[in-house]
Order: sequence, then structure tokens, then C-alpha cells
Amino acid sequence: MRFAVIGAGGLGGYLGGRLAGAGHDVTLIARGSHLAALRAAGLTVIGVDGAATVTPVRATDDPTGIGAVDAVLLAVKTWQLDEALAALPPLAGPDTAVITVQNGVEAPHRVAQAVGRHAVMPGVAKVIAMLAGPGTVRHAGGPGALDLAEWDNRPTGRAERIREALVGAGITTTPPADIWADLWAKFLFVVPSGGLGAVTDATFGVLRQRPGTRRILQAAMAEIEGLARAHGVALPADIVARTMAFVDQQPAEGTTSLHRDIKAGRRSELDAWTGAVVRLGARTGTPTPVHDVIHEVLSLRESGSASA
Ligand SMILES: NC(=O)C1=CN([C@@H]2O[C@H](COP(=O)(O)OP(=O)(O)OC[C@H]3O[C@@H](n4cnc5c(N)ncnc54)[C@H](OP(=O)(O)O)[C@@H]3O)[C@@H](O)[C@H]2O)C=CC1
Ligand SMILES: CC(C)(CO)C(=O)C(=O)O
Repeated sequence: MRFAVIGAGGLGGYLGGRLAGAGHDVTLIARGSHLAALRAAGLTVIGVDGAATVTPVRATDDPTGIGAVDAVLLAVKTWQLDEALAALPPLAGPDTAVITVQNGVEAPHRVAQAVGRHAVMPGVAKVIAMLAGPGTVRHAGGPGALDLAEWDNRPTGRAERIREALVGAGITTTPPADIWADLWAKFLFVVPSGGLGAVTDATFGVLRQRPGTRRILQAAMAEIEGLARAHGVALPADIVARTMAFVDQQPAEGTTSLHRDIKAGRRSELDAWTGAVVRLGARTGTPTPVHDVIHEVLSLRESGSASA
């Protein structure tokens, strides 16, 4: 199949590298020193069981020469989506799927405004992958899975072909009963853990062990459960207990990307994570007091004016 990956960073590089390694026609759209390294020495994916290099790998910063592809993996951060969307038109044919992988529940809607719902396949990535340096991606954990579906979850030939390509490339994927419920379930895990982790600078191990932080985590998850209900999304009745059990299985030293980005002073996805909870809560009249506090504290810290 023909794939284009817009944003060949941690996640896009991992998925694109696996697909290219399995023989698919993959073009990575990248920039800067990462693009230079991809062109010079290919893409190296350091996995849990060793490293593999795909070389040569097709990489460019100019989408105009690629032509229409079967699927675009839109793998940039949420705040980079507008710029990435500008690269889409030359890649899109009448049946091209545009797969979103962003954490949060708003990215598919933003992309659909640009390309239409028929083109968008919301995806949920279950992997921990990061750029280890120019041209190199590290798969640090997680099952290495990408679940995706059509907007209305109906089975289609293109969804099936993409799943076959993923499985053939060693990426686990399961047809979801409802991709929106899966997106919200992941939202309910990452946002409370990320927000509270960033506020306290605590790892999963600490957050789950202290009675106080554990209670706040559960209260934050319950807020998102209420928000999902307000959006007509059916989550399992025991979603908070299930998600706490999942938190209990995470490596004790683990943190989320939101926490790591804020701690390192990099631009974060705060607006698409905690910000979205506050925004959607206000829009639907759903109380989100825990997220309101977390959002205010982290916004203040990100604005750099905490000591002004
Ligand atoms: N990494 C993971 O394991 C997971 C990530 N996600 C989600 O996936 C998304 C991507 O995350 P992640 O891969 O970690 O982020 P990264 O920052 O590692 O990767 C994004 C890449 O896209 C590049 N990029 C951005 N805009 C453009 C553009 N217009 N043209 C070319 N390249 C561009 C960035 O380059 P530059 O640095 O120059 O801006 C960067 O290399 C996030 O929304 C995240 O929530 C979801 C689950 C797991
Ligand atoms: C699942 C998890 C926590 C893995 O990195 C994630 O998606 C994130 O931190 O952004």
C-alpha cells in the first residue's frame, strides 16, 4: 500500500518505519536535522528486542511530488495540526484515508473540518515511542498497537486493507466496536495521569500509591466519565476502576508525554488534554472542578508568569 506519514517523530517514525520495513511504499514527511539524517542514513527503529534500519527510506519536506496515497498517517502534535493539514491536498485522492493518532478527543473533528468525515479514520495508538535523535526512533514500551475505524465504525474495504498492512508490519490492531469509546477511554487514562503528574511532578508509581493523589486521580477520571456521557459516548460502567487497574500496571517510574513536555519546558498538548476537558465541560454544563484547578496551575506555569 502507499502511505504518507506527516510528522515522522516518535509515533509517526515508529509506525512508518515498521510499514516501510514490511515493504510498503512509505514516504516520511519530515524537516530539519531529522530529515537530513533520514536522507543520509535511513530510519532506525530501536525496539525492545533490538534495532532495525530501513535504508534507503523515502523522506521529503515537499508533499507535492508524492501523489495520492492510500492512507496518510497524521502524526504531528495537536498544536501542529493546522500546518500539517496544509500538506494534505496533494496526497489526497477520492478514497484516501487520513488517520489521526493524537491523544485527546478533538483532533478527528478538526481534521474532518478540513477534509470531510468520509476521509477521516480516528485512530488510538497504544505505544510509547520517541525520537532518540535525528533519524532514530525508540520504541520504549506499550504493545505497539494502532486501532482505527471509519468515522461511523462501519466496516470498509480500506479499513480492512490498512489493518492487514499494519498486522503484516508487526503492529497490532483490532477492529474496535466503537472507536469513539476507545478514544474517550484513552483520554480518561492519559489526561488525569498527565495533568496530575505534571502538577505534582510524580510518576505513576507515586500517584497511585499515595491515598491523596489516588483519590484525585479517580475524581478526575470520574469527571471525564461524566463528560463522555454528556457526549453520548458509552463507556463501560466500571471504566474508572478498570483505568485505575491499568494505572496500577504501568511501570512505577513511568510518566506521560504531557508531564515530560511541561517539565522540560517544551510546548505541550495541555490545551488538547486538560484544556479540552475544561472546554467541553463548560460547553455541556458538566462540572470539572479537578481539571479546572489542574488547568489553571499548568497554564500559569506554561505562560511563564508564575513569578511575575
Ligand atoms: N509518541 C507516542 O508514543 C504516542 C503519541 N501519541 C500522539 O501522537 C502525536 C505525535 O506525538 P509524538 O510522535 O510523540 O510527537 P513528536 O514530536 O515526536 O513527533 C512529531 C513530529 O512531527 C514533526 N512535524 C510537525 N509538523 C510538521 C510538518 N508540518 N511537517 C513535517 N514534520 C512536522 C515534528 O517535527 P519538529 O520537531 O520539527 O516540530 C516531529 O518530528 C501526539 O498528538 C501524541 O499525543 C499517541 C500515543 C502514543
Ligand atoms: C500512553 C502514553 C501515556 C504513552 O506514552 C501516552 O500516550 C502519552 O504519554 O502521550
